[in-house]
Amino acid sequence: DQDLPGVLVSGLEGPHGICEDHIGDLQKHFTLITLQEFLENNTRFGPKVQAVYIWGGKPAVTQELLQSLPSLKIIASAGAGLDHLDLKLIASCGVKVANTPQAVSSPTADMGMALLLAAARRVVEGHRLAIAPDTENFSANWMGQEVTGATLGIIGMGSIGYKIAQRARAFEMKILYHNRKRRKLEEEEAVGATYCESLDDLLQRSDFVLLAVSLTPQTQRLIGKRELNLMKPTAILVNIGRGLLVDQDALVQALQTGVIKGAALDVTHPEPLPRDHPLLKLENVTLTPHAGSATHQARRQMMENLVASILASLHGLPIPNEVRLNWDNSVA
Ligand SMILES: O=C(O)C(=O)CO
Repeated sequence: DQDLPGVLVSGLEGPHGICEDHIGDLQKHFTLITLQEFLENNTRFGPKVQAVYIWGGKPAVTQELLQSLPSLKIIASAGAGLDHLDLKLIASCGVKVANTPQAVSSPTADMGMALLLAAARRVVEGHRLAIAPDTENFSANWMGQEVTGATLGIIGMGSIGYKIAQRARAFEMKILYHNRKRRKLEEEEAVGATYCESLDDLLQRSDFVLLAVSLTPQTQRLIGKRELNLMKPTAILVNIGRGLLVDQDALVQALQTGVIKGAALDVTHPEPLPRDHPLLKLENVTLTPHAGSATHQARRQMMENLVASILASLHGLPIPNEVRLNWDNSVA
């Protein structure tokens, strides 16, 4: 229907496509214009685009793209992370931004716990052992780290970090956290979490260090050689945030030389890793393919939230999940 508002999407199929099941739903509300169609004829399609629908960080919103979309009102970005968007540039064009933090927080927290448990109890190695035809050394001397009662250091106590603390509490873990802002006392007490103003202190005391912090210029390479050296040699690093939070070369070295015990990573840099990357060869690494929000329920919820945000912006209504900037361009 040509009268439906035009929404730019990166593609309808292939690796950059949005979830196939959702295309039909989106087409009930919008005329979907793919990046390819737009690039082939931007004078025809540019003025029709009122919203950009970002899935998996794509399409990239550059100054050039913004300039060729004169009717653009909103950028609706799937997920919680906003590191792929230049929020200041977008705001300077009078364009709004919305994301989907509620839809992803529980499944991403679940993934954090899944990775923590998998790495601690060597689930992936165990699977290989269990299916191996050679049963001679079946499970002999094959041990992991105890989770119950261990100390978990959560870096980034936003909604995902907090949900991880709620889950970890059920495992009787001692919970430390480091965050830009301290949480309210009653929120700390509800999950039994102790604030560590010093990141070094958290790193030294934790058996598991879990990254649930947004990627910003301040958090890029937050965990480097120095920080890894502060961690216990028995500690496991879990990253469900962004690959660039960690100096990956330093991590590889720490894992190869026993500076830390292991790592479980839902995110890397780049994604996917090149086939010959050393992280792919280490026994003490557990990887998942940036799948924090990869549940049927979450993906549907994300799409529904984005549709609601786009429709609200086009109708001049308050925008659900609008991302607001502080005076210093940090996210409010
Ligand atoms: O919510 C996000 O930012 C994600 O990365 C989803 O997996």
